[in-house]
Amino acid sequence: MADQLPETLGQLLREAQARLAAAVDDQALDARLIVEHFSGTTRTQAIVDPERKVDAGIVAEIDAALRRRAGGEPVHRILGYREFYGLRLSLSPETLEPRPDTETLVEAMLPFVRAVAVREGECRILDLGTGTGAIALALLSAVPTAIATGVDLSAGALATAARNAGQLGLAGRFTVLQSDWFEKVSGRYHVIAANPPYIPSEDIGNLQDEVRNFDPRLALDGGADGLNPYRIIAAEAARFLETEGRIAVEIGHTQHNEVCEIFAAAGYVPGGAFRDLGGNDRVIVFERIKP
Ligand SMILES: C[S@@+](CC[C@H](N)C(=O)[O-])C[C@H]1O[C@@H](n2cnc3c(N)ncnc32)[C@H](O)[C@@H]1O
Repeated sequence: MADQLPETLGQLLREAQARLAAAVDDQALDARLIVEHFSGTTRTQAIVDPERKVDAGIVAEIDAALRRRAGGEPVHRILGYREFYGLRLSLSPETLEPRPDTETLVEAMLPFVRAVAVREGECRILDLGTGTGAIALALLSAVPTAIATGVDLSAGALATAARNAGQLGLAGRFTVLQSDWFEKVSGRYHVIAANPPYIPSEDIGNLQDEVRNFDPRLALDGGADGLNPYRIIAAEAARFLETEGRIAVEIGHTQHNEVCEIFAAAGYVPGGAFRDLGGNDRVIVFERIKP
């Protein structure tokens, strides 16, 4: 491995990839993300203009970023953002990195959100444990008459969610609320969505280093059996849900039956279950049992 990185784009990309080869599974992708981000170049420029000169200062930034990546820091933490449902979302130490699996929840709820918005002129969404605002902002970006409240216990996460809403031009339809689940929530919503922490406490130590060391514990730890947040949401949602409303929750891939039982005991039936791209159970949508 050369100590000094080259200063032409094509060679820089090749050397960046070589530096990550021993430490990272998809070194080509991560090298490209890092080089493009810090140099402000595109994939096309690297192909048509590989001799393009990159400033020494930028090469130094790329060097530092590659060292962090080789040391195990997730690439999106280094870049400071991650794409979710086509939206660029800023990250902070207090936010979970939004994952592609969670786009399943957005896809699952979108037809309902659209239908309510057409019928009622608006659709009110409550996103419990909003983190970066990922779920709420994705739904708002797709449905221009939807409005959303993003709830989180973490003030830092809410500041990031609000910043994301501003950067995406969605701040006028997105409100943040610091609350322990429903504690400070008021009003009624057509959709209550949640990707709550659902890892059993004792399994946190076995997670991949990139998750355990960089996603906040508050975003991961679902209590002894991982199901505590579902119990709270199922028990308290009724006061905040419109009569014909829906609750959509992301789940761990082994939790389908337990989560259905928790919601059944609170008066809900599953209206749909959805798998992620890997074929795992990932999202359940509940509606109230009709009297
Ligand atoms: C798994 S993360 C999901 C973040 C985001 N919704 C997403 O899908 O990328 C869970 C979120 O719940 C929040 N959270 C944890 N406990 C909470 C509580 N008691 N009340 C409100 N939010 C909580 C965490 O801070 C975190 O942002």
